[in-house]
Amino acid sequence: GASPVLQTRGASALQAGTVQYLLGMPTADFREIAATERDWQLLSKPNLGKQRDGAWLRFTLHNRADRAQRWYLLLKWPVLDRVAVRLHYPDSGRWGTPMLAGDALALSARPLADHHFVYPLELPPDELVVVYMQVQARETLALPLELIDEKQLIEGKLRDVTLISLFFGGILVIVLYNCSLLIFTRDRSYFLYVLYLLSAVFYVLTITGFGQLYLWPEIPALSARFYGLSAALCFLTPMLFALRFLGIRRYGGWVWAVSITLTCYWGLVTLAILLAPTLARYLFMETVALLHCVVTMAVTLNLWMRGNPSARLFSIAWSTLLVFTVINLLALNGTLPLNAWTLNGQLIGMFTEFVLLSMALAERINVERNRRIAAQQLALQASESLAEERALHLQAKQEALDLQLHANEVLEARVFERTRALEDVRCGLEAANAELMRLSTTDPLTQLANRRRFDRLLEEEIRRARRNGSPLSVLLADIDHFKRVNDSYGHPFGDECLRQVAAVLAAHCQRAGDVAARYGGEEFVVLLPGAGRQQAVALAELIRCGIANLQLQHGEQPVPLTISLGVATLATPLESPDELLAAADAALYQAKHQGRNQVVLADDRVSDAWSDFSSQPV
Ligand SMILES: Nc1nc2c(ncn2[C@@H]2O[C@H](COP(=O)(O)OP(=O)(O)OP(=O)(O)O)[C@@H](O)[C@H]2O)c(=O)[nH]1
Repeated sequence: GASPVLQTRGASALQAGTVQYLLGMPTADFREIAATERDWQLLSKPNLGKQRDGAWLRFTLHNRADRAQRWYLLLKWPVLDRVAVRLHYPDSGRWGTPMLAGDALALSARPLADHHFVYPLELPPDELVVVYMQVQARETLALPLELIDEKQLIEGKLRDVTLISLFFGGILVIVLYNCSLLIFTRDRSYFLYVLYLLSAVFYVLTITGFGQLYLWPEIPALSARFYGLSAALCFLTPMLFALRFLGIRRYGGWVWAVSITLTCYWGLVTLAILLAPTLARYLFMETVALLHCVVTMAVTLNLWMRGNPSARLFSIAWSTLLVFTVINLLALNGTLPLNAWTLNGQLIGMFTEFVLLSMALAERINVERNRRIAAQQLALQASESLAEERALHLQAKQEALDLQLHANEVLEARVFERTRALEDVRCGLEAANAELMRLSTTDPLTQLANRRRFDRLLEEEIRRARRNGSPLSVLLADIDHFKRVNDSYGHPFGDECLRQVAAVLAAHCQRAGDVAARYGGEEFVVLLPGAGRQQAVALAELIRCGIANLQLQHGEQPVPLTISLGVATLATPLESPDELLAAADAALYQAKHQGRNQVVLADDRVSDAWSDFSSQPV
């Protein structure tokens, strides 16, 4: 019956037995294996897990056709290190030539140059053939086996090439697109994304076998590590991309811790595979890979829930790949059957993911553009309001300046006004003062100096006379019988008489310093600086005559008026004003006593030094 692990498509004339296996015995040769006593186990699933020493497989084929047939044994997991196949014809005891294929071997060592491991099987008519295989690999012994004829081989290859071309064509478009975005935006996210895409391309080239077929056919020492390397890179680069693209660092907490731990782990694995491949065996890559899928899904979902704008599409994209990766991993460890879907489904998942991630990146451009536009608008508004504020500020400044100018003008005008007013007031005051002074020193009736002024002037002139040794005389005049005038003609007429007498006195005070004053009532006094007794007496006589000659009239009636005069000349330099006036008064008294209307010179009080001034008696 057909083994569950050996696909025979359209093999009408071919009967295949079940596949059996033996573990270990890495150094044995085919003949020893054929002769071994050990029990062969039935291979129930196309995966033996990790076997350090590899494994042996065998199955029988029976060509029931009446002619020889050539079939092909196809191993569709071309990342095994070394797979040797040899046919045994038990009926004749013959052995076929050993055939070798593996990624640890050069392509030229293979019986057929194909992306899968392909072994041509020469099957004679109606003869049993036992196929022995030795499988060795550092990684999981995944064994998706198929028996096909030549037509199917060619068809399969065409199909695979078409599929892979479509895949790479699509990826190429995405790579170029993201490279151009990288160039235009200088955003490191695109670089990391392109790295991820290239890692995926590398991985797909490795697991499909096209890498070894077309790109690295003759470097088996390196190509044996490419499966592990590309797988590790396919975990590392999307992690780097996600850290950058989703800004995971910002979130901190377990999200950040898990992400950075996984990134470091895959970085370490990458280095280990390149530098210490034996060490890589102890890094539990498959387990961590499964864990990685679950944990990163949790991280992106968490970020989505926390409102990360890019996390939604990223989660969806990531999940499409994860589903197929988990399926692939489960198929490789034997939980799921190994078939075209479980083996190549990853390509679909990957492609879908890349398209979705490109959309996420494009969406981000949109988001960022919107954000930039918003920021620009904000900046514009800010600068506008700033300009407005500046204009307002300037206006306020100008207004303040104008106000200040105006205030200055007003102030100046006011100060000017005040100054003028003050000046006016000062002038008024001065005038008033002068008037006051005049009033306070002038007799209002006669407009002669009053007694106060006279006393002051007399004192000054006496002092001057003493200094200069010059003579000084005073005349004291009193209207005769004035009471009678008043009584007869009335007081107003008396006043008029007083004014007339005053006018005569003033008329006779011609020399500088001469002063006529009203001494009180009807009494007048004349100060004559520089005048000796003779001059004084002469002047007194002139005045007396002047008064006597006044022809006063009250109505039709003539009113005769006379005055008496006492003359006193400064007798000694030490004589006081009072003494001088007393002397003049005494002389006046004498004049009254002697009959009035006359001039009397004061008693001879003259000292020797002053005698010459008063030599002439009247
Ligand atoms: N009209 C007028 N009369 C005055 C003024 N001052 C004084 N008299 C008067 O002058 C008179 C002075 O008189 P007496 O001093 O008594 O003497 P008399 O009549 O002048 O006589 P003798 O001086 O002795 O010649 C008084 O009747 C006063 O009222 C004045 O300002 N106006």
